[in-house]
Amino acid sequence: MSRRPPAAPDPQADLGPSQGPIVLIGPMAAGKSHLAKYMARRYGYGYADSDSLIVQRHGQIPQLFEARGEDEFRRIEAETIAELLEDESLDDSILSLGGGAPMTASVKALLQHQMVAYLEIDERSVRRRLRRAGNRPMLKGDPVQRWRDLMAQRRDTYEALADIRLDASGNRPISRIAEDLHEEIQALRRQDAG
Ligand SMILES: Nc1ncnc2c1ncn2[C@@H]1O[C@H](COP(=O)(O)OP(=O)(O)O)[C@@H](O)[C@H]1O
Ligand SMILES: O=C(O)C1=C[C@@H](OP(=O)(O)O)[C@@H](O)[C@H](O)C1
Ligand SMILES: [Mg+2]
Repeated sequence: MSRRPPAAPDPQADLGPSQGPIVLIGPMAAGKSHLAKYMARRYGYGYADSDSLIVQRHGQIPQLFEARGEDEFRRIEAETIAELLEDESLDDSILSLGGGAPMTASVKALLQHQMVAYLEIDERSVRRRLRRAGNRPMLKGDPVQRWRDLMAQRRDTYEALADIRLDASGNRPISRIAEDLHEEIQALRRQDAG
């Protein structure tokens, strides 16, 4: 197992033993940010999103790409994620990352020690969402073609890191995806604790 060893079980904790945040990865527009927020509302997990923190500190992502370039965005992104993963107040939280984050070597290495959930979605299901992709500089030009190309580059990494796989295709309601994630987290924690 690549995850860090389990902490001692805490009988008081509804969500099982603490192990750092559960990290959501997957392609752009799969619904990672939406799912992380929903998990907080529906099940009481803590919540964080690396892109939101980047925006708070550095401004909107398209402007950041424009002014400082993708390499600098990736550096800031990796630094932000490392900081979030060290934050003990985010144990039992759901942490949503940007779609490209796991492609940075230092992020990938950190994720090998976390519980990682991969939110999968097919092109057909994501297409409509990509029309409103104006705030995603990586999709500039032909958004659907760009999404397809990036997915081809990233799929193996997503799959290799995943402890949990979640299906968001076919417009599955967020409540169903969230229920799957909650159950999978609990099952993995029982397994780690036992
Ligand atoms: N299960 C879902 N059903 C319908 N719309 C969704 C669902 N998940 C996400 N969305 C919508 O899709 C868009 C992209 O979601 P977002 O959470 O920003 O994706 P990501 O963080 O993976 O890029 C948002 O407008 C969001 O409200
Ligand atoms: O896939 C990518 O390279 C990116 C995904 C975005 O996040 P979402 O996956 O939440 O859209 C955001 O980090 C940035 O626009 C770059
Ligand atoms: Mg997001």
